[in-house]
Amino acid sequence: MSPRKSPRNDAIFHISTGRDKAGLDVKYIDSLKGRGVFTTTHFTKGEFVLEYRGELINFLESNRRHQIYHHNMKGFLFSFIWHGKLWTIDAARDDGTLGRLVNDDHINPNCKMKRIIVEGKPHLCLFALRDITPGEEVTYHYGDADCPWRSKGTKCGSDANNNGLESGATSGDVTEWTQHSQQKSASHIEVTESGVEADSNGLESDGASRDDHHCTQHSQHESTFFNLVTESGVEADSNGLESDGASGDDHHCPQHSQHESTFFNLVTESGVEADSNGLESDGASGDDHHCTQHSQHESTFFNLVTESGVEGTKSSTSSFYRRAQATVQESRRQPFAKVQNSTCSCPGQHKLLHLFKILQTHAAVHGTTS
Ligand SMILES: C[S@@+](CC[C@H](N)C(=O)[O-])C[C@H]1O[C@@H](n2cnc3c(N)ncnc32)[C@H](O)[C@@H]1O
Repeated sequence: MSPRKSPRNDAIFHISTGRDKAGLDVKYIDSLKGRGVFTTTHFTKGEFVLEYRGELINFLESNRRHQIYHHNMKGFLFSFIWHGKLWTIDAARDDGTLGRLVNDDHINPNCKMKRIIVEGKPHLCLFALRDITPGEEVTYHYGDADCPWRSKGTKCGSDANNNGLESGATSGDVTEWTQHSQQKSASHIEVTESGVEADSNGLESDGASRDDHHCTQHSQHESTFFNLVTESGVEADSNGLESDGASGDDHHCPQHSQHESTFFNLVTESGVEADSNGLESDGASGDDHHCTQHSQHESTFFNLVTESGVEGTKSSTSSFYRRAQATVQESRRQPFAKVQNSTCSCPGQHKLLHLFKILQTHAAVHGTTS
C-alpha cells in the first residue's frame, strides 16, 4: 500500500492534475444560496478538500472586472494579497470544477482557505478544519464582510454554532491553522520535492520569495499587515504571518521599520504609484528595491486599514488618517468609487474594497494619479 499523501502534497497533486477530488458533489440548495458542494465521503481534519480554481489576475484587471461584472458574477472573484500585491482568482467561468461553488459560513465553517504556491503561482485550496461526515455541505469563512445573506439570518452550512463564537470565529481558525502549520514544518523536504519550496522554518515559500532574501528586520507593523491577510482566510504560520513567500520576507528584509515596501508594491501593481525611490516594482523580483528607507507613511497606511475596521492596532488616530478619511469623502466621483460603495458579495471582496479605498486615498493625499 502506498503511503498516504500529506494534505499539502494532496493539494499539489490535484492542482497539477486540474481535477477535483472524489467524494464531493454539487447540489442545488435553494433560491437564495443557489448551489453548494456536499461531501459523499468522510474527510479527516486537516485533509485537502478542494482547490478554488480560476484565472489568476492582477489588481488592475480585477478592478476592471469588478466594474463590468454583473453582481452575481462578482461573487466568483476571490481577492488576496501575495507578495504585497493584490491578486484575484476569477472563477466566474464555469469550468465544471467544484471549488467555485463552495458557500460561505461565517459561524461554523468546516474548511479553511489556504494558499499554496506551485510553479511560482499561488493557488487557493480548502482544507478541512475538522472531520467532515458524508452529506455535509462544504463551507468556509469568506471573511469579515458585510455579506448580505449573513444579516438575513440565513442558516449557513452548519446550523449549530458549536464553539459559541459569532463572527469572530476567524481568529479561532487562525489558531487552529497555526498549530497545523507547525506540524507541517516537518514536511519541509516533502514540500520542497513537490516543487514548492519551504523556507528555513519549513514554511511555504516560492521562487519569487527568494528575491526578498535581501531584506531583514521587518517590523511589527508588517506582521499586522499579514495578519490582515490571514484574517481574510488565506494562511497563518506560527506567528500569525502568512506562511508563504510573503511571510518569509519578514525574516529577511534589512531595515524595514515600517510597511512601505508592501504598500508601495501594492500601489505600484495598481499603476497608481511607484515606490519611494521612484522605482517601479514588476513583481516579487522588484521587491528588493524597497528594503530600505521606508517612510512614516507606511505606518499610517496600516493605521488607515485598521480604522477601516479590518484589523486592530494601537495608533489609529493619525493626522494622516483624518486627512485620508476626508479625501475619501471627496473622491467618491473617482473610478474606484463605484467599487467602494458596493456591498460584498464574494469571498475576499471586502478586503478589495478596503484596498481600493486605500489606494485611491493614498494617491489623492500624496498627489499622485491613478
Ligand atoms: C462563489 S459563489 C458560491 C456558489 C453559489 N452558491 C452558486 O450557486 O453559484 C458565491 C455566491 O454564493 C452565494 N452564497 C454563498 N454563501 C452563501 C450563504 N451562506 N448564504 C446565501 N448565499 C450564499 C452568494 O450569492 C455569493 O455571492
